[in-house]
Amino acid sequence: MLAELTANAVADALSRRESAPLAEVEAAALARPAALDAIEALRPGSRVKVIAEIKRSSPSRGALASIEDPAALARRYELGGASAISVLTEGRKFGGSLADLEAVRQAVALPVLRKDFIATPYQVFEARAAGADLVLLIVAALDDPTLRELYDLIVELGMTPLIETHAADELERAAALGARLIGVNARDLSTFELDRDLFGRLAPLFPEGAIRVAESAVLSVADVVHYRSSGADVVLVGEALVTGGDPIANLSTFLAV
Ligand SMILES: O=C(O)c1ccccc1NCC(=O)[C@H](O)[C@H](O)COP(=O)(O)O
Repeated sequence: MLAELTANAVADALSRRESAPLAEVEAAALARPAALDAIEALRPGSRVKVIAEIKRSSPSRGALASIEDPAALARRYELGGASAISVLTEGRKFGGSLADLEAVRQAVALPVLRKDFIATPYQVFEARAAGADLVLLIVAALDDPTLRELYDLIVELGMTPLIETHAADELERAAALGARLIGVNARDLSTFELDRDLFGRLAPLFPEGAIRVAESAVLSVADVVHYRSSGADVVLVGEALVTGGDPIANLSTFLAV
C-alpha cells in the first residue's frame, strides 16, 4: 500500500498550481550548463562513498537542525569528502526548497540530488533548472508508465535518476528501467520503521553493474560497516550528519570504511 505521506505528496505534485508556466521552466532547464556525471562520481571504489544530505526536519523525527546556510553545510560536506550532496526540496515535512538546491549548486562542484516526491515532468524540469544533477524517483509512488516517462526525461536532460526501492518487486521494476543507480531505503515510508537488514536481503537482486546505494538509518560507523559488508557501494546519510556535530569529522570516520 502506498504510504499516506507519499500519496499526499504525489497528489500535491499532480494538482499543484505552478508559479511559472511549463515552457518557462523547460527553457530554464535547457539553458543550464550540462549536469555533472553522477555515475562517475559514485563509481564503486575500494572504500564506501557517501551522499551527504541537507535535512532540516522529517516526518519521522521532527525538527533535526535549523540549517540557516545550506550552501555552507554543503561546502563542509565537500571538504569532508562526500561524493554527492542530497537536498530535500519538499517544504512541508522536510523544511526544504528548490532555493536550497540552487544555493548548494552554486557552492560546490559535486553532483547534487533533488530528493523529493517526484511525480510530474514539471518537477524534473524544475530540478534541472535549479541545477540538479540527480533526481530521486520512488518506485512505490509511481506506476510503470510514469516511472518510465520520468526516468527517460531525467536521462534526456543529462541527469542521473536515483531509483529508490524498498522491496524485491520494486528492485525488479528498477532493473527493468535499466537503472544504473539504485537505492534501497531502510525506512518504510508507511510506518517509518527502519530495517537496516533490508539492504542485505535485497542486495543479491541488484542488476549487474548497477551502483548500490543504502539509504537511511546510518547513525554510526557501525551502520556504515554493516551496509558495506552487505554490499553497499554508497550510503546516503542525513540525520547523523546534520545532528552529529562536525560533519567533516563524521564523514572522515564513515569514509574510512
Ligand atoms: O526521514 C523521514 O522521516 C522520511 C519519511 C518519509 C519519507 C522519506 C523520509 N526521508 C527521506 C529519506 O529517504 C532520508 O532523508 C534519507 O535517506 C536519509 O536518511 P537518514 O540518514 O536516516 O536521515
